[in-house]
Amino acid sequence: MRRFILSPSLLSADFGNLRGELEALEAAGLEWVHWDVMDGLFVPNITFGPPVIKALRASSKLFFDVHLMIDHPERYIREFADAGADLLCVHAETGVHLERTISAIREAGMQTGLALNPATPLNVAEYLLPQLDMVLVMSVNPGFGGQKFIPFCKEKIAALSKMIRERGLSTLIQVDGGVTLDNARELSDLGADVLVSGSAFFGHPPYAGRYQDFQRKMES
Ligand SMILES: O=C(CO)[C@@H](O)[C@H](O)COP(=O)(O)O
Ligand SMILES: [Fe+2]
Repeated sequence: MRRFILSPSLLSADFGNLRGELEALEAAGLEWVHWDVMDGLFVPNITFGPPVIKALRASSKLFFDVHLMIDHPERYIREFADAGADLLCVHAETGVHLERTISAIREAGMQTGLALNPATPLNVAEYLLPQLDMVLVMSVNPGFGGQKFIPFCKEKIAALSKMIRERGLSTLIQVDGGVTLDNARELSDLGADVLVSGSAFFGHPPYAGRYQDFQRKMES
């Protein structure tokens, strides 16, 4: 079985009970949780920011996988580090000085991630790969949960996997958007290490059972 991490996206969780949701994920055996931070500019939606993450950090041992969908993310690196983010992922489309931003994330003590919109070519990530712990391949246009997986992203995952292997790197590939029980195994076989799931996870309690459903798909 390939290495497989499931990172449930809180975008589909109960915002009125985030502490309870985090506790339930931990009790169900999950190790990661995916925070979708949206600013109403880079994407049309608005969610939460560093104060909310900070307020919940002390009560959770989960790995906080933070997906920033905000313009000029370099302005907030220190705030997210102080809030307790473990990995900070910025969008390639939000910055012209990406190397500086990625270096600043590392210097702030967090793991580094670079997210690519579906139409953004992989070569944007090429020279940064040695500095990246993770590349996030968006498989829907960011902003909302519950959208359909864009089929050409499969080719992109496979190409990225090849690029990482050829360079002898261990950069993780995360796939985010439209991940379901039906495509999880195929995405893993193509090279995905971390699958984000929002609507296909939170819509189907209990969480331990849903997590096992995903794990069984990987074993079959
Ligand atoms: O970053 C995003 C959306 O912009 C995602 O993390 C979604 O929250 C995934 O939701 P589903 O497609 O799994 O419902
Ligand atoms: Fe996300």
